[in-house]
Amino acid sequence: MISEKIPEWLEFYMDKINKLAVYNQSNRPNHVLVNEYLPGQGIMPHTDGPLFHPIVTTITCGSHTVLEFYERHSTEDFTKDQGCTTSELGLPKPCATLLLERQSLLILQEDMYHRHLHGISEQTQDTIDETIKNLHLCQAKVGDELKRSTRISLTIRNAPKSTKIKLFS
Ligand SMILES: O=C(O)CCC(=O)C(=O)O
Ligand SMILES: [Fe+2]
Repeated sequence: MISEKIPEWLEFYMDKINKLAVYNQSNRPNHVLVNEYLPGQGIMPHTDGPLFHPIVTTITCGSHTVLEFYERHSTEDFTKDQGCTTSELGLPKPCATLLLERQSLLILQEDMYHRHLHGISEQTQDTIDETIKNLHLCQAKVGDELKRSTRISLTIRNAPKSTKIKLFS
């Protein structure tokens, strides 16, 4: 991984996250991934893997989304199927969901990083029900139908191995 200077506007948010003291001095965030999702777009169940320090902080901008978690199988099973618990039809079956409201910060670590996959299903709206684990922290209520609009996520974390080579001068 080759490092580039983080733009000032992003440093502002990284500093804010640093003040929460979720990271140690040795693994302070040095990496930001910006993803854009149009309504109906998502991301397949996956783990973020060993390339990163296993604490992920994600700021949600624009639209809400629903982040789904799946129990991760052993490495052996991983080669046979999707690497997570599936329904009878072979579709990934979430064991937990979180509503990520706009302007929220998600901190993902420990078992949720190592022992679960995460993904976002390809939907244009979400029906809010009591299975959403963080509903008590949200403004949305059971029964709400939330239409997705464009969501930008800022995934801020530490990549222990990065090379300081200037790509552009
Ligand atoms: O957009 C998000 O909140 C999740 C993104 C993600 O999981 C990833 O890029 O690895
Ligand atoms: Fe991810």
